[in-house]
Amino acid sequence: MGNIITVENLIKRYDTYKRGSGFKDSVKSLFHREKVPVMAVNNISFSVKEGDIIGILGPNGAGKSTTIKMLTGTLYPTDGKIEVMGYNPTKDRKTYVHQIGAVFGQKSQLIWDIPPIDGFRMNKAIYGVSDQDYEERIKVMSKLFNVEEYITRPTRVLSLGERMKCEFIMAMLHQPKVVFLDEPTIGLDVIAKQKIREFILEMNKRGTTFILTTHDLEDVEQLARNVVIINHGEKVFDDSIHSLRKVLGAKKIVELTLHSPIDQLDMEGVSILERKNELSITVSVDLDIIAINDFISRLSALCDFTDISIKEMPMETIITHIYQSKKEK
Ligand SMILES: Nc1ncnc2c1ncn2[C@@H]1O[C@H](COP(=O)(O)OP(=O)(O)OP(=O)(O)O)[C@@H](O)[C@H]1O
Repeated sequence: MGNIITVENLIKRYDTYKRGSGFKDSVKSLFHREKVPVMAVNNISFSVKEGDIIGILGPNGAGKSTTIKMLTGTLYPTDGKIEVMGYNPTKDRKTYVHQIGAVFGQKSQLIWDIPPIDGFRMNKAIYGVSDQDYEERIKVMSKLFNVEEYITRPTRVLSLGERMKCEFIMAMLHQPKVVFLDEPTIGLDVIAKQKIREFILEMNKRGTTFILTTHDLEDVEQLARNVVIINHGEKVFDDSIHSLRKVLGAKKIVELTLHSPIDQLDMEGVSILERKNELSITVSVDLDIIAINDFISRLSALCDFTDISIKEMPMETIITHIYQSKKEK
């Protein structure tokens, strides 16, 4: 299938102004302010195929939200070209917004004091969805999410997970072909995250293309087929999830609280990354060498621990790995 999104040499520069710290400098900066440009997005190009799910990953401040805002037409690029389904998001904004959907984890589309169902009806009218389509879509989506029970309660009494499910329905009632998600699972518990992911996969099967930004590597692993990683506004990786796995290997990070201090962990595929203090250590476990249950049983034989948590590799470590693999090439 062809490209549904093309981004070429995209740039966003924010001009910020330096403020003086002391009284004298503050007064001075009233008359002469020193401009400090921030290159939030610095010459990024990528494309998205119709029917794909693409993950945009990066650490805090990398430029993910800025990119999504430009793609949804809410922010003007400083330079470069964006084309989504043949539209220029900022120039064609009026028609364009009717063709896309957006869910921003930190920003609600629902109205606090009224029930989600009223919001859905409002969007039905705004987007001109027929009665028949509306009934059918509500039926399909509320079945996927099990929301019937609470869509008639005021939004303010809903839990974050319940609200996010309603945000998705709200954003997708007009059946957009392309949906942008900015941190869609932020703050949710494991079960709610899983429900949201299942919903995204199901809607993707039915033909929706998704672009999602996230900090959560698990979101990407479970959803995305292709990944763009940005760091300091620049693209550092653009390939399939399969290639990303090859670069990273299958590593997990394990945080341990020990009963008594240990010098080393003598296990192949396991290395100590950090010692916070003599009783809490962080280790990396290479799952290609040792399975996680083998690791845990051998660890129990080697030492006593009072707590264990298994985590994904942090974004910063992933980026270091990517830079290293580029150098090795
Ligand atoms: N309105 C603004 N004015 C000035 N600088 C900004 C503005 N918005 C964002 N920035 C800066 O641009 C950079 C990219 O920000 P952006 O919000 O796109 O990052 P992000 O990858 O979404 O980060 P996070 O994961 O923390 O949300 C950051 O350095 C940020 O401080």
